[in-house]
Order: sequence, then structure tokens, then C-alpha cells
Amino acid sequence: PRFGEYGGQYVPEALQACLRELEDGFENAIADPHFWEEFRSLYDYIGRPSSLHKAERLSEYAGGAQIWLKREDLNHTGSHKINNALAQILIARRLGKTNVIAETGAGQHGVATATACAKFGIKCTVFMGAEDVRRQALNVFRMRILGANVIAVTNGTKTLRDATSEAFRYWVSHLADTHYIVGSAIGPHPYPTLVRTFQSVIGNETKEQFLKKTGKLPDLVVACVGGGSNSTGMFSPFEKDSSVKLLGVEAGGDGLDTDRHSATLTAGKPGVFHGVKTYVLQDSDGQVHDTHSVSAGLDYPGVGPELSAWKDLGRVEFVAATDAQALEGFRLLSQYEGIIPALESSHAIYGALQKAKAMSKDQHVIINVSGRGDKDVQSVAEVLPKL
Ligand SMILES: Cc1ncc(COP(=O)(O)O)c(/C=N/[C@H](C(=O)O)[C@@H](O)C(C)C)c1O
Repeated sequence: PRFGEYGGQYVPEALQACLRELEDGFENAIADPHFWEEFRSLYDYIGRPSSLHKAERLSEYAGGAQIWLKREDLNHTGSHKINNALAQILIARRLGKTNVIAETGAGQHGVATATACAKFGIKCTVFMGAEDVRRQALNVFRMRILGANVIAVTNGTKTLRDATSEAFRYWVSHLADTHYIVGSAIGPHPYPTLVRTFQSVIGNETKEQFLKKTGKLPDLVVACVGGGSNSTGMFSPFEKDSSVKLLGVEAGGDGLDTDRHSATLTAGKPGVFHGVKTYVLQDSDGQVHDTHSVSAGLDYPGVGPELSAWKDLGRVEFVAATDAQALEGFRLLSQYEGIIPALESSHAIYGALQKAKAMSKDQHVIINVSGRGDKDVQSVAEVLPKL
């Protein structure tokens, strides 16, 4: 359960038995061909495999490497979150759980969980910071229409970290009948491994599709980093391919020279947060920072332990894109490729473009478009004149 010095289970005794039950359930499931058959039987529902295609005009604009897009935004519910939510619902059913809870920030994970629960007829409660309820209202409507009970969390900064703390608090007193579908590669073991395993469908498909289209491996693969699920899912299948460079793009918010950002790997340091040892944005006496990002999905002071290990190993490069740079990425993909990306994914677009410009025309960059931007058009419209 350790990624180098990172990972582990820093949780109260009460939670350890439940995590052990989940670990057994997870290990049994991934060793069971019937589990994978059942997961694959959902591909038509999700819309897998998601497409991988060239971004012709964006590549011309960059004037360097060929840019390719992995379209996780085309999945049912509009992001990669559905992959993990459906896989965890199958695990919850194998464990006999009748109640599911989840945390959400951008609301994509909440919608994915509510969708999975509606599909399988399981009671669903989603914890969401009151500030995020306000700024991702479209997704709150969707969760409620899908039959989920959305609880607005009003303590702290009223964002994802408070929703996650509230979800853990609820879970500890409902362990017998409840499964907590954690939305990212964060939290105590086995969650980082479990979520990365199920999101690896992204990287496995990408590798197969790219090899089929070009007969070779890409030079660079790029993903945005919030908790780390779309990035570990895209990167993990390439981890051993040393010729493939990996770039994680975090939320630089108002700039790394301010305290209003969420660039945990770029500006944080090792600590313990939400039950796991990983990089954390914290001050000198370990107080976890409040964070900011234009994208709710990246607005989180922690990050997955596997990414922390890859950072220390130097296997993945991490950079930060500011709010303004992410909005530029949002505009460029919309106006050069006719694809409106989620603000989270827009960070990866910007980061990839900076690299592509400096690469040669016979090189290839793949960007994971983790989600679509419908949920963000309202907040972007406010700043559109400046775009
Ligand atoms: C479209 C989209 N792209 C990327 C992310 C970042 O999450 P990771 O892929 O887990 O780093 C997100 C994160 N969304 C979560 C949510 O919708 O609740 C997030 O806010 C939390 C689960 C961490 C997202 O919605």
C-alpha cells in the first residue's frame, strides 16, 4: 500500500476494519474475470472506448508537435469520473452495501456517482461544499434529478476539502451498509490504488489506439491534476515506457507567488491529509492551506500519493497553469477545435501547448481531455470579454 514513502492508512481504528473489507473486496474483484466482464458490459453505457484523434488546427497554431486528444469528455455524464464511479458501484454490490456516499467539488464525480446509483438502484448521498453548490449549480440540478440527496457542507472553506471531511465523518458512523465512492486517487489505502486501477482504462486505450494509428508511442502525454485520478489513469500504462514523457498540470490560480492556488506538487511538501501520506499545501506548522482555482475540480490541497512518488522519482514533470492561462486553453480548444473543455482539462491544454510549441513536427503530444465545459460556461461567460 506504499508508493515509496507515500500512501498508507492514517485513519482512526474504526475505519481500518472497513478499509480492510474494501481492500479484500477490491482484490477479489480484480482477480475475478466475471467482474471485468461486468465492467466491460458497461462500455456501451459509458461510450467506451473514448475516441483519440488529431487536433489539426490546434497543432498548426502551436507550430510544433502534432497534438492528439483523448476524449474522456465524450463519456456519459461528461468526464472520466464515470469510469471509477461505475467500477466502485460493482464493488459496493459485491460487498452487499445498500447505501453509497460520495464527495464532490466540480460536481462531475457527484453526477457520475448519482448516475451509477440510478443505474443500479442504490441510495445515493453526495457531500458538496456550499461554495461549490453555488458555482457548479448545473451539476447540483443533475444530481438531484438523478435521485441523489445532495448535502451542502457549510463548514470551513465550503469547498472540496470540507465535503471530503464530512463524507468521512458520515461514513465512520454508517460503515455496515455504506460504501464511500472516493472520486479521486486520494485518501487512505486502498483508494489510490483502486481508483488508479479503474481509471487506467484511459491510458490502456490510448496506448492501443495510438500504436494502431501511428505504429509508435507518443513523445509526451499530458493531464491535469486535481486529486490525481485522470492523470494516474492516463500515465500508469505508460509508466514503464521511458521514452514517453509525462506532464501533470496543476492549478496555478492567481499565481504561485500568491497563496491563492492549488499547485500541491509544485508548491507543497510531504504531510498527511485525508488519511494518506502525500504532498500537501501546508504552512510551516502543518496547517493545511486554503486553496483557490478557477476550476472547482482542481481546487484541493492534497494530491494522490502515487503522483507524489512519481514526482520524487522524476518520472512525471509537474507544472502549474494559472487561472488566466487555463482560460486561454479553454478558449483555444473551443475556437480551434470546436471542443469546449472543462476548466480542469483546460489546464492540461495550456500546459501541453507550451511543450508542443518547443517540439518538432515529427513528435506527438497526447492531451487527456478529462471533461467537457458545459458546467463552466456560466462562470467563463463572466470573463469572456477579456478572453
Ligand atoms: C472534469 C474534471 N477533470 C479533472 C478533475 C480533477 O480530478 P482528478 O482527475 O482526480 O485529478 C476533475 C475533478 N472533479 C472532481 C469532482 O467532480 O468532484 C473533484 O472536484 C473531486 C472529486 C476531487 C474533473 O471534474
